[in-house]
Amino acid sequence: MKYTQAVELDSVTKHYPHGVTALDDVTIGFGAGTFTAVMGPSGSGKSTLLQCAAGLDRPSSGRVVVDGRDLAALGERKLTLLRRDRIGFVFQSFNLLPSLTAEQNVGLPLRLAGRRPDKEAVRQSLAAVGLADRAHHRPAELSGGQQQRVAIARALVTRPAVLFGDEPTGALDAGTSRDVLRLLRTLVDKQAQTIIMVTHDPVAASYADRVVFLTDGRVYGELPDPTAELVATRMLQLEASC
Ligand SMILES: Nc1ncnc2c1ncn2[C@@H]1O[C@H](COP(=O)(O)OP(=O)(O)OP(=O)(O)O)[C@@H](O)[C@H]1O
Repeated sequence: MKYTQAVELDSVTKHYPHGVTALDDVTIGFGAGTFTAVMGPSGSGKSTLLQCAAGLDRPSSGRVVVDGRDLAALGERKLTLLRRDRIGFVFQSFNLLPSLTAEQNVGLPLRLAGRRPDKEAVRQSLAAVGLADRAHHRPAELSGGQQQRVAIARALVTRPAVLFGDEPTGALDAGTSRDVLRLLRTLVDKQAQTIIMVTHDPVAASYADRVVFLTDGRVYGELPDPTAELVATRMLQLEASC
């Protein structure tokens, strides 16, 4: 079987004003159907990596390829379409619209794309996150974990090539967080979804297939088949070396 990369970064550097180099010559691939956690000390470039890989920000130099397309070759309009159709994003805050039901929130990306929400796609997305029976509930009528599940269903409704998570369990308690992580793991195992997740939590990272460690904008190393203990030890070493 051909091994395909859902996302590739090739010598990506990102400078910000005042001499900040947030990413420094990063080359890394994220295989289709794999789950990667990105970790590193505060300011090591995790969010910048996610922003560049998701086409939300342009690197200063280097190449980003998502779903086989070189982002630098896309104008703003085509990049917006790629982000809308091929990339899903979940954040720490769920960002659901309070006046809309779960079903309407999930259908929103399709509506924004000018399409009539495909009822079957919305139903399947809600079922995939275990909320088929909550379709008519509004966010205030759902628990924090359920709200994050709706946000995940919304991110999946366009069947994106890659789902990015920026601390997706950061606002949840340990038990609820575990449920959401199990869901992400199931999406990878059962639907071959590609997931790239930034986290500070070694337990969250242990649900991934591998952990990529960043420090000072560079890839410091990787850990395949991570356990929470191994990740925590690596993070301590990394922080001590900074
Ligand atoms: N818009 C910006 N303008 C200037 N500097 C920035 C900007 N965004 C990030 N930086 C700087 O780039 C570096 C990397 O930031 P980034 O947010 O990617 O780190 P991070 O690893 O996600 O940090 P944290 O874990 O604290 O969220 C930091 O030094 C930060 O101050």
